[in-house]
Amino acid sequence: MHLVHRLSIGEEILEIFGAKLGDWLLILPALALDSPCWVKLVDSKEVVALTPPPWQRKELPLIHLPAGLLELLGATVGRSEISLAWQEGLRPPEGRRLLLSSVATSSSSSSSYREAALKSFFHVPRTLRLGEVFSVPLHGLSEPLRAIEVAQNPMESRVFPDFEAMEEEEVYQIAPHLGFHEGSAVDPLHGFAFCQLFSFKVEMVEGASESRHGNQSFQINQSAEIILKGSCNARGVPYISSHLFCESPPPILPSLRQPMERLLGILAPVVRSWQLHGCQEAAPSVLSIGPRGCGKRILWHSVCERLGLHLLEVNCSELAGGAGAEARVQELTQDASKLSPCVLCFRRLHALSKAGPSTSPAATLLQHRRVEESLNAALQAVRSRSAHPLVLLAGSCEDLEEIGGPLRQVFRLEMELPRPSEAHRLAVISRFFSATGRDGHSKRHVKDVKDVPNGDGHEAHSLGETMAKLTAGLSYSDVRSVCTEVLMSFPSCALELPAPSDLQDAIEQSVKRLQGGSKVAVTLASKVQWADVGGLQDAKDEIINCITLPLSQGDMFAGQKVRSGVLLFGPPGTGKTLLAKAVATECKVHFLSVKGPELLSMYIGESEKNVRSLFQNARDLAPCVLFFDELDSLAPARGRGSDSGGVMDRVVSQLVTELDTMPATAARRGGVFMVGATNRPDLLDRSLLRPGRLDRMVYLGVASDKRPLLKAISRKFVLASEREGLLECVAEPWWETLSSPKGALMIFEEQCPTNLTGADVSVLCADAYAIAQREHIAQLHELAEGLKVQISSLLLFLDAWEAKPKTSGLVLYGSQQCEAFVLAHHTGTLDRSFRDVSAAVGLLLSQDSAADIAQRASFALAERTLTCPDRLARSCFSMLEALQVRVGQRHFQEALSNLQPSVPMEDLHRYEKLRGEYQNTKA
Ligand SMILES: Nc1ncnc2c1ncn2[C@@H]1O[C@H](COP(=O)(O)OP(=O)(O)OP(=O)(O)O)[C@@H](O)[C@H]1O
Repeated sequence: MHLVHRLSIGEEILEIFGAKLGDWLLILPALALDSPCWVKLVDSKEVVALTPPPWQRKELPLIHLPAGLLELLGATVGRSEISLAWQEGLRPPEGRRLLLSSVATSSSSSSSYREAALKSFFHVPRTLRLGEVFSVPLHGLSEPLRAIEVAQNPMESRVFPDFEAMEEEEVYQIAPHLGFHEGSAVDPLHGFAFCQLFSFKVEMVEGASESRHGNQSFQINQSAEIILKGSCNARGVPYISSHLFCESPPPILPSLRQPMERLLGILAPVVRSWQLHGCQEAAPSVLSIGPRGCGKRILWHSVCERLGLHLLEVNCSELAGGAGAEARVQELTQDASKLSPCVLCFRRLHALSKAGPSTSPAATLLQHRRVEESLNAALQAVRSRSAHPLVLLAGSCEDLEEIGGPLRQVFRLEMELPRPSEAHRLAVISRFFSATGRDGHSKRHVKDVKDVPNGDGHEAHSLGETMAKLTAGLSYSDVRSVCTEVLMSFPSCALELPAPSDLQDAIEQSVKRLQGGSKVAVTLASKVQWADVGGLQDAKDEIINCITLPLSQGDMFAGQKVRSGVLLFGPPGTGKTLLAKAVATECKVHFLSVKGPELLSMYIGESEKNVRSLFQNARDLAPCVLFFDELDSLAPARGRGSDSGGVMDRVVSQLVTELDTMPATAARRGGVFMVGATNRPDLLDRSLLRPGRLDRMVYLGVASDKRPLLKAISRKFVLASEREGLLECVAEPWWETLSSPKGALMIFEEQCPTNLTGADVSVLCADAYAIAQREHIAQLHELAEGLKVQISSLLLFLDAWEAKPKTSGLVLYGSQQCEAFVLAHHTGTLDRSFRDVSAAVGLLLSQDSAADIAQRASFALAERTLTCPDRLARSCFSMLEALQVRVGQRHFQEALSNLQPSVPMEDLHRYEKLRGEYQNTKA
């Protein structure tokens, strides 16, 4: 049975009464003996005990009352004491017709929503009293409850009226804890429900029969006729989310624990002193600052629930731009005082600064000042009232810089909320999975997910851990989006997890999409390895000394001042970006990359803000490498006055300030290392290169020995030597095997211009590959023609083979292609020569039906797999390798003949001069 008022009551209270299911309780305010209320206990097992306020831990048991009931009792949260008594056999009469009026709310919502909420509310029997105001959330469960204290031993301390004499009393029923209905608005990540609340007033009830206890309270069943007519001016029931669902407050989000405890520590004494003495002296107003979705709103909800305060929220986007903002502020303050004790929370304060594109800074400032004045005046007026209502002011914004000085002054305390750390994200991801009924999911193992950076050098083991790592730098709301998207992408993952690489792709895609608006490209896991960087050994050593060692051997560097920055300089295309990415991979840390000009903005103050938020991101992602490409465009020498407003000078100053805060941060949070790259160190502001900032200057130049470059860039090619016009696979690249004084390499090197940079060599290799590929395609056409099959079928076959895992013979046996090969082998058609491979492919492609092949292959397999599966599989692999693109010396030679070095010799000399001037590391 579900009834309108649900009551959450501590077990110790039940023990006092010895109450059992079906019993009725009498609630009696200590100071108003004339208006007691009846409540019925439905299921004591479902009862949730709430955490008492900090000052009364272990003192008084708590009872949660419906707000409507509280109103009827004339009790106040935290101030009133009530008594309880019980007796069996009482029951409210049944109401046949109900006339309701809707309570006017500030939000304009469609009447169809209102009716929908009402309908779902009366889906189950409810008990209502004439004149009562009750509230229904849009997702329709019950109305808010509030916490009030109960005397420790109510039976002893109070005198109860005679039950039989109480004919006129209101009857309330305690319904069980309903749990979350389908359609419940409770967020699986943080456990809060932010939904719209509609209030109604009971204007008239017509009963089926006259009540033994008077005719004021009725049970309304589904069969009752409910009429909603007009609106009234009654006060709505305040909204407190967990009360709404008769829950104990959800566990606080992990990164909010500290801020919440701090807030409780500050506010609890104020509330307590107001309760004891009825006045508030220095009620602190608190501004919480943090990125979108980091839990600012939840923080205030949690604090209010724990202190038993109402929360009146105002979204400043609704105030912004309107002419009547000041009047609205006063109105809201009045409303808050009626809800006393109440927190009046102005959310998204920064919206007040964005009143409109045409608003000048002066006009915005003026508006801020007016809002500040009216807010202060309204609060003052409330506090000086004789009733001494308690109204605490709160605010939240994303960036302090965005709210003007006057508004900032309204708040006495500023509290920054951090982004969730990896451990925090893991905790909420696990909670999300269990709240969405996929308990085991976050713990499922995803062993093969690679390249997930991790400061401690270990790899992620479970889906939850993998997600926590890949969502680095995201706020809670973004983490929830990623979780939801992952679940939606793999609806079947309740049964089995998708392939690790698919999963990683899905997570990365989702993260990228969320970061779409950000100026900073966060490469969460850089894939470039040391092996991809050819040569540059000195630069690598230097970076290992400066960055890699302190990061990987953090303990040994504890307490020491570590270098925070390295500047890489040199001609374009010499591998500066590549090297920075390799550092991130090798250290298994995050990699934030930004090109200087991306941070610049035409709007005043925006560029400096971008720099600040970039460093904030870096600190949140620590340990990480923060890479500035084209640093000269972001930090040119100051004082040149090249831009009208001196924007660049301010950006440089901001950059210097942030750099100065880095060593301390590095020591505390595990390291943010800055790597800058520029072609023109001479254009940079000298202050950046001062000791303690980007003080290691590493020159990346053009090496005369191109072999390491060739080796690194063509690492993934199938290199071949040429014999009798045919390309043969070789274990070593051709330039290694033929490096005798008069060998091919010498000739090749002689032909290579000395000023080829890494990027040029990369183009050379790509061209050589393209030439080899053209040849290869011509060969395939020839092959297809000989086999009398479509080239598209042949390419499809090769693609399918490429896509199969090549490591396990057994896995390959499962694929149709392999079966066909086994069949070919079995029938003696498969051999090591290219011609026989053609025959095998021909055999496969000329078959009429794949099913036929599979069937015949399975017979073959039945005989063969038992004897030598691996050898057989290996022979299939080597045959197919003959159909890969092979790159030989002549391809390189042809590519070289068409190549123009990107850096002319004279420029190179200029760079060499700069090197002499700036490099402060060994040559
Ligand atoms: N030492 C190297 N080893 C391997 N590849 C290299 C090397 N140097 C450059 N390359 C190739 O050249 C490309 C461009 O290099 P990169 O972007 O790192 O140069 P850069 O010095 O940052 O250039 P810019 O100054 O123009 O930004 C790389 O993607 C890589 O393919």
